[in-house]
Amino acid sequence: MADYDVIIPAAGSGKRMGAGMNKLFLEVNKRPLIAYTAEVFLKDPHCRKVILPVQPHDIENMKHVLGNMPNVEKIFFAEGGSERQYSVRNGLELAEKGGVILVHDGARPFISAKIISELANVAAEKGAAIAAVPVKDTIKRAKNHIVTETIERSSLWQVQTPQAFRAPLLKQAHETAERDGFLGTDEASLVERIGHIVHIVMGSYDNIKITTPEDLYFAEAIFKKLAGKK
Ligand SMILES: Nc1ccn([C@@H]2O[C@H](COP(=O)(O)OP(=O)(O)OP(=O)(O)O)[C@@H](O)[C@H]2O)c(=O)n1
Ligand SMILES: C[C@](O)(CO)[C@H](O)COP(=O)(O)O
Repeated sequence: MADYDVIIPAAGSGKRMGAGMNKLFLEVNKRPLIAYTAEVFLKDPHCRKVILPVQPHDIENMKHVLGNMPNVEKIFFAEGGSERQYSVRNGLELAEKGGVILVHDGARPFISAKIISELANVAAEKGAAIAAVPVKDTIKRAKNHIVTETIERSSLWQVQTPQAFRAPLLKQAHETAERDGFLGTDEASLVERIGHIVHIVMGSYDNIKITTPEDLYFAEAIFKKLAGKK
């Protein structure tokens, strides 16, 4: 099993959630979402550093929420950026220069240790690996609410995080994107554009990203399901 650092971008403003606060402080079963996400990595003996890009106005609350977590000495804070990509870039500054780096959304609290382990191992061997699940709905492209294309579903994947990379590759990808003024919605797109193959590891339909209010209902149900398995 490959050792790794994880960057957990936690510096968003939660516009689509509409909570008027960082959605990572919203609670499921009386516990902030970010505590679930961070705990999985803090408990993993193969995880060396847990790097959290956080906005300055959230840092005291984040320290309060995470202050009593196991292995709290693994936690390092970076400054949040105006975009997710810039938050991750700031986190990269604190990561080890060699080895493997995982990037995992703070807004995905139900990640499993099994998927983390598989991603770290594939990235150590192949350089780049991402969690994804097969698309279940039919996906179409449209313009002005008029369908222009139906995309053949069998080759489509709904991409998640963690996304795992050899550290030098991720650093090169971020530096090239910054030089080119490219803004991607995930790290893999930055790695793809510099020509590196990205491997898919099966994720989980439980590994949802808490984005809009209805996701909180799903989160309650997933929490109950996973708690029932312990
Ligand atoms: N400038 C940003 C934007 C997002 N994130 C983090 O990236 C993850 C995925 O982003 P998203 O779900 O889009 O969160 P928000 O940006 O907060 O949501 P919204 O786009 O609705 O404002 C989240 O854990 C979020 O905290 C970040 O660290 N820095
Ligand atoms: C990285 C990601 O979770 C992969 O699906 C997604 O692109 C993040 O998007 P967001 O708009 O920053 O939440």
